[in-house]
Amino acid sequence: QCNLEGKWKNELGSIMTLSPLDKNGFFTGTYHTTVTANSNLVTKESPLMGNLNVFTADTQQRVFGFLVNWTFSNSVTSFVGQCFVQKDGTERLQTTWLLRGSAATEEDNWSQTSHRVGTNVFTRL
Ligand SMILES: CN1C(=O)N(C)[C@H]2CS[C@@H](CCCCC(=O)O)[C@H]21
Repeated sequence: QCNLEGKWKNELGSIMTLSPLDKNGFFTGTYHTTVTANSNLVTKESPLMGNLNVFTADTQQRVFGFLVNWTFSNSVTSFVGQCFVQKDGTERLQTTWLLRGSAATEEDNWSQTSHRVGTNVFTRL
């Protein structure tokens, strides 16, 4: 259980498709969203790459991280999280994310208003 490979959805309607993981826990994938912080037309999928920490043999105690490189805006979002198996066998990815937009100048960097942070749960599609 909690093999990350496959299709996941979140409450915002985003669809995430993750590749098989290699022996080091590396994976790639795509992220499709209909929700965006800017008005750009959102029709393309965005690539992601990430790692599952394989330190522990207990697959339900493993943590992961991945980065989505948005194809329709000048921004990236990093996610960190852990997979949990419910009593009924369904899996949930509890994540925290950080969205980074671009600052015009270094002076603006500290005030970059499009830093957004949040939490988000994914379930299998
Ligand atoms: C759709 N989303 C989603 O499924 N989230 C968990 C949050 C964190 S990434 C953000 C979308 C950012 C799109 C790129 C941009 O607006 O700059 C939002």
